[in-house]
Amino acid sequence: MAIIEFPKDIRWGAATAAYQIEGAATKDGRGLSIWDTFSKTPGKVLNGDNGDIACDSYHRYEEDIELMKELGIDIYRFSVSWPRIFPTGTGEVNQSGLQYYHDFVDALLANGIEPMCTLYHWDLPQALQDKGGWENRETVDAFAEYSDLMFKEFDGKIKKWITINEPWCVSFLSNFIGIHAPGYQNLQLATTISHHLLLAHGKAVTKFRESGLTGEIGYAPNLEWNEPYSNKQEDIDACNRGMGWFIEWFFDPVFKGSYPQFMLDWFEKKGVTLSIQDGDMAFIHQPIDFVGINYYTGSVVRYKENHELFDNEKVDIGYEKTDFDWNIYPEGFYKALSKLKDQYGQIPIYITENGACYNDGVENGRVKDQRRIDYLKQHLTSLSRAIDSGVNIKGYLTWSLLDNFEWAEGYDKRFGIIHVDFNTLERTKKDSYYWYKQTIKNGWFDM
Ligand SMILES: OC[C@@H]1[C@@H](O)[C@H](O)[C@@H](O)c2[nH]c(CCc3ccccc3)c[n+]21
Repeated sequence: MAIIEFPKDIRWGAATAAYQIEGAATKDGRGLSIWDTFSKTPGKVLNGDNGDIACDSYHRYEEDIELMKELGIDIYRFSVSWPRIFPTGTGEVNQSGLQYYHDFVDALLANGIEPMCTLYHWDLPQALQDKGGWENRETVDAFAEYSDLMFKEFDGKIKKWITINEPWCVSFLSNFIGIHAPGYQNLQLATTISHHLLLAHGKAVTKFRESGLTGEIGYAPNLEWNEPYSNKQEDIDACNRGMGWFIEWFFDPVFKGSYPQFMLDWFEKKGVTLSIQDGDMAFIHQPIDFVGINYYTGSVVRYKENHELFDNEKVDIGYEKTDFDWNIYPEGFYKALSKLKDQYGQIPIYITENGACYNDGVENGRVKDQRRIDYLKQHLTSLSRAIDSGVNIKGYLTWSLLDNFEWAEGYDKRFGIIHVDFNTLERTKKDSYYWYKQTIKNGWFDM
């Protein structure tokens, strides 16, 4: 097979998120989040799982950092639990929460691992949800206040900030499709929220710039690649609407200063309007230092009249699938990254999430997750192709370091390169951990 090689200066990392790994849900003054509420609402999460304990990383982060150090990563993406800092979302600060993240970040730095901090990875303080959540513009200002405090508190320690993880998930998956917290199914609500999330991102960037602190700031949208089933214009248009929901809707406002007209027109046909206040787009459109890209899968899409939101349907043409039933579509990774370069120029890109769900268990102290190794090889090959094509890739962070709480799927779906036994909390390095370790050490792998 072929040797796939990477630039010597590429950053190699791994990613997690607070609610998915920390546990200690009521420890040291943490307030409730919408995921505490949602996961305890019967029927919302598979097997009634919740994040009360998760990987217990709140207490076990030194062990996790040892595993990161042995892995050889030089950057680690984690998220801060907003309700650990502001138990009611605003107002009084929980000093124990701040101290926890100081201890954690200090331990990362002491081990030569750079912290990349996501400020919002879905765990909105329940107290803010009780006042309308992201539909309420006051939540935007609360996020700016929370972000500003974090920037100043961690000045000199954290130099890579991500404002919002996956605004598409926070808005549409959670308020239109409805499978994530808070679980509404209202297109107008979801679209309004998508604007407030981008505004929250923009206001946090403004706070960061005004603070004069050193560091870089960006956001982390998720995208999937849609390929038209045929070259019929109706299939191409249907495909572009589907992808426009992930790409143009969340990239154009930030990089071009306006929402894509073809999407605005489509939403208007659906009776959805966007109320943009004076000054909103100026906040959203201001320059950022990088964009985090979360890529997992893609689909073949064709036109289907009056079907779902975009008059389109995914066509299963037999792609291999992960244990989450997601298509394995590495070419889509290359095509999506190329599209971003063509449409938005040379913005520095960190792959802030890429990985696969495979539920292989521990047998005699070993986890033989060859399918995850194959997935990573295929997608890193696509990444190498994008780099060779001039896409400005700065780093790759695999999702995830640990098996963890996979939202509506609970602990049933495993994305980690480290296995976690959720009864004993024992960590076991999977075969993919050793493969990734060797790839990081070499800077290349043999396809
Ligand atoms: O599902 C795997 C990971 C989650 O564990 C991360 O928290 C989240 O950032 C993330 N985003 C995506 C792609 C969007 C998506 C998430 C969940 C369900 C369907 C699509 C996959 N993942």
